[in-house]
Amino acid sequence: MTTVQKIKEIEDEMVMTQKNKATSYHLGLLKAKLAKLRRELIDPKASGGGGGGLGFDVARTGIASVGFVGFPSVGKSTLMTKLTGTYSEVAEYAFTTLTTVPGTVKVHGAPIQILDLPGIIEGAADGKGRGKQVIAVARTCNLIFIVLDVLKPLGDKRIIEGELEGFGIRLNKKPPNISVKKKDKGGIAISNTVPLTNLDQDEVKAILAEYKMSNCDITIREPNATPEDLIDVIEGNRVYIPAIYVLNKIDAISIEELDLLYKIPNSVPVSSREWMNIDELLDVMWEKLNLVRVYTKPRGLAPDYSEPVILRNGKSSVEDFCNAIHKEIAKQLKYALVWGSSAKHARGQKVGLEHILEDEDVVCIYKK
Ligand SMILES: Nc1nc2c(ncn2[C@@H]2O[C@H](COP(=O)(O)OP(=O)(O)OP(=O)(O)O)[C@@H](O)[C@H]2O)c(=O)[nH]1
Ligand SMILES: [K+]
Ligand SMILES: [Mg+2]
Repeated sequence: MTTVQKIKEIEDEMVMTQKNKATSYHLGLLKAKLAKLRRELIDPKASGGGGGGLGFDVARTGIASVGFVGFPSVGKSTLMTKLTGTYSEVAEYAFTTLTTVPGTVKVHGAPIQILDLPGIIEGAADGKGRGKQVIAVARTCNLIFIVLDVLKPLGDKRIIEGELEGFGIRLNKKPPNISVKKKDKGGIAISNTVPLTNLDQDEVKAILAEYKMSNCDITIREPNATPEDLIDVIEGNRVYIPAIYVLNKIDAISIEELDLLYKIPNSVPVSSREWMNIDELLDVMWEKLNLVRVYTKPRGLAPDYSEPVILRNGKSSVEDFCNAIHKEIAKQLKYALVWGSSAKHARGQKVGLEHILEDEDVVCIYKK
């Protein structure tokens, strides 16, 4: 039996098994088995070429990258060409784009790399078409645009999400607040800091048994933790990436239909071809990228608002700011004066290297 067939068999069995107290251990085992089989599928050693592949890896430029994922002919290349001004072939037939096509769009002064990708189809993560290489590129992006055709958005959305999830990508989700500490002896200790609604002890035990973990401390700190969350933490190779559902071709539907589409969370309806609602798309994209603009103020002069230094949220200390300008500056720093939302007072605050900057702060560096 191939890995794909084994996966199918387990999925079928899970559908047939109703969850209750008597079956939860068995279901826990099945879920862990499934995760192990999926790992085999995406592991290049086990299946021959899960990586970028020839022509798929492109030089990374800009402060962050956005990958376009979707079925063929939903309008990915039309959007990419219009956003960046870089040509990517557009045509009515499926699989027009055959490899990664990079371009750049500047948003609020930050150069963002856009990666137009070939269309994928159901079964992509299992090795159909170029799906694996496409998803492998998406795995390395800071944001994913899931581009959907408004005429069939929901079915396509579910399939694409399934493909990305099968490849270890978690969309619009935080890493589970679960810790797993392996020990040499002492058996299994499960503790939860909150009551659990989606995970019981039998499931935890079954999953640990399947992974042959007989000595470990498990601490679960969120009420909605699922068996899948625990497996994700044990497997450890998951990536958590924000995503926007770009509902394209709204020029082809009515206003009433458009109102319904707005109910899909994290979605932005647009028409790439007719350039409709692209401003909202750029706003949501900026928000999801979670970048921090810092304006430099030379001593005695006005801040330079035209060329912000762009930092990532979580890496936006004064030290990160200095390093982004020149690697010697942090060593020479006496203090920095900061204005903006991270500063305590409106007249500015004197801070050191460890101070965390926020979006649109103004910084003046004083050297020793
Ligand atoms: N009505 C309408 N048609 C669009 C829109 N955007 C793209 N199209 C059309 O959809 C078709 C496919 O567009 P592409 O940009 O090639 O789609 P793609 O997703 O890059 O396709 P592949 O590279 O084959 O995966 C073309 O005929 C486009 O003109 C839109 O906003 N509205
Ligand atoms: K096409
Ligand atoms: Mg294309």
